[in-house]
Amino acid sequence: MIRIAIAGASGRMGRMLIEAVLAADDCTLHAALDHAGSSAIGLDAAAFLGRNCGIAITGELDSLSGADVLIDFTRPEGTLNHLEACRQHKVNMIIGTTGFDDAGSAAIEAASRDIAIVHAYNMSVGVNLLVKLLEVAGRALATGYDVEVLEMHHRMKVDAPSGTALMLGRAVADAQGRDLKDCAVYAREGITGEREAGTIGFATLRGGDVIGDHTVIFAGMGERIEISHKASNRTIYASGSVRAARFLQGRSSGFFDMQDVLGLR
Ligand SMILES: NC(=O)C1=CN([C@@H]2O[C@H](COP(=O)(O)OP(=O)(O)OC[C@H]3O[C@@H](n4cnc5c(N)ncnc54)[C@H](OP(=O)(O)O)[C@@H]3O)[C@@H](O)[C@H]2O)C=CC1
Ligand SMILES: O=C(O)C1=N[C@H](C(=O)O)C[C@H](O)C1
Repeated sequence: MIRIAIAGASGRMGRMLIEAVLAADDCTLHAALDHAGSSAIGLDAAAFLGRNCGIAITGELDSLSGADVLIDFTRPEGTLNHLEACRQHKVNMIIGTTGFDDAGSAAIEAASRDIAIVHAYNMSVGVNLLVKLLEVAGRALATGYDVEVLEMHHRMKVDAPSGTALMLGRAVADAQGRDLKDCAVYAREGITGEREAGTIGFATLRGGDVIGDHTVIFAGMGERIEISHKASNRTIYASGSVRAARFLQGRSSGFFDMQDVLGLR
């Protein structure tokens, strides 16, 4: 049995993860965490499903003790707190949280010397397949095609562009031997001048309950290629995370992403 702890237990993803872990024959819910000020503290972790599982949501990081892995979909500051606790308790981590700055990303990579970590901005099979397709498209369309990454998410999302949009943009940049930091354009307004060749543009839409739409456009003279993924249910992220938990079993250190978990590398 894989003993799984879940952070952000009362969040949109936290709930999906609790449901997925409770439904998996080879997993057991070891702990359900939320921040100490959360109104969910003390509630049974499965109460939202109309039943009890016997694990109460807690703000105590010591509840990680004895877990095999923590699945964390929270906020960067929460994840970085949990990272330290996981290091102390020798608990592996699956990190789905987005919006890290460079220092946060570096801290996660550094911690993977002491515990095994899967860090992925999108846990779905479909988006990770898109990354592979973009490696091919990015190479084939390296000259004469303008690259734009378009994403739309629900009105509650707090970071932009999405982690997935950045990952897709990076996949194209890498395939073309460029650094995304040098070629990304995140906003356009006013008299911008003509589009600079070789840049990768990002456009962010927010509204309603959209779970996650991403399109990478290669716009040439006379044709346009669009590669899209549209999520219609968050279960794709939860089942990918459970798959990642299975992948980490028996590993004690190392830094991985979903390409590793899905055997796409
Ligand atoms: N990698 C992937 O496949 C996916 C990644 N995500 C990412 O996962 C993250 C969470 O998304 P979502 O579930 O929609 O967000 P929610 O806001 O619904 O859930 C976040 C949870 O984390 C809690 N939280 C907030 N701040 C902290 C903190 N400092 N410490 C501990 N817990 C905290 C929230 O509590 P409270 O509500 O009280 O603030 C809530 O329970 C986002 O970064 C999102 O982009 C989402 C889907 C897929
Ligand atoms: O906040 C979300 O909802 C999502 N966040 C992730 C991201 O930023 O890419 C993954 C998915 O698109 C849903």
